Amino acid sequence: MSGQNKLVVGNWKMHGRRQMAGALVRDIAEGIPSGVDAALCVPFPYLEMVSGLVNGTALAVGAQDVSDCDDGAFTGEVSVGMLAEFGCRYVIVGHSERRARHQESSERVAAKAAQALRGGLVPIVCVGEQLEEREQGRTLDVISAQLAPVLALGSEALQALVVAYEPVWAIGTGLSASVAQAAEVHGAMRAALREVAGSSADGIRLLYGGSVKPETAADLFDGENIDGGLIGGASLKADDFLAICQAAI
Ligand SMILES: O=C[C@H](O)COP(=O)(O)O
Repeated sequence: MSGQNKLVVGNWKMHGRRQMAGALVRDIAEGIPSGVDAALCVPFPYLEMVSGLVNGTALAVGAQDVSDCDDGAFTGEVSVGMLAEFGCRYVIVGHSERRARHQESSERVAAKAAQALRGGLVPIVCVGEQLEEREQGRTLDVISAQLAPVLALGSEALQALVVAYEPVWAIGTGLSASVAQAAEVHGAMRAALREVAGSSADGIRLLYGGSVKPETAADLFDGENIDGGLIGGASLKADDFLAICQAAI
């Protein structure tokens, strides 16, 4: 990858209450070391508070989903314009929890990524295989199929987004992919991105997510084509998240 900072993004998922969220953001914002790009993707109701708290710090704010539609009659959805108003820089799209619970197809995920880009946000596009798919030797095929509609967005779009590889069997299980397993998938993703974006694909940040902890982060981040991490559980503890940020330098 080019010499840019690694990117470490916390995904709080549906955790927290207002008071806890405020304290956690303050602790993390105060401790972010230089030499890493860091962000927290928080639940929608906390975006305004968190944006205010990180203002003037090195910590960026993101959301966990966005509608693929412009403003309109879409009950329960949140538009990219709304996220931008609340200071979001990043938005996660296609997290496996949404693919599974909300039947989000890869085409819908790519449409969300495109919408995020139109609104000036950086989409973090998640892909990842189920355990059964890995055991059947289908990992790279699954990732390739999930990425295909995103690749179709074209070179310019690809250079403005982030991809996160999150093996579903490693999410919240304490069972991380090995560095070799992650690097194999990241290498395949880089090759696919190069086919569309040429050498510019080397600047597209590829994150690994799935039970990243302070103890495992440094080894993972040393892996080839691993440009940072998407952190779930460990982003709910300031010390752990900051240690992971430190490991990314
Ligand atoms: O978005 C984050 C991932 O789902 C990883 O979650 P985890 O670190 O709790 O395994």
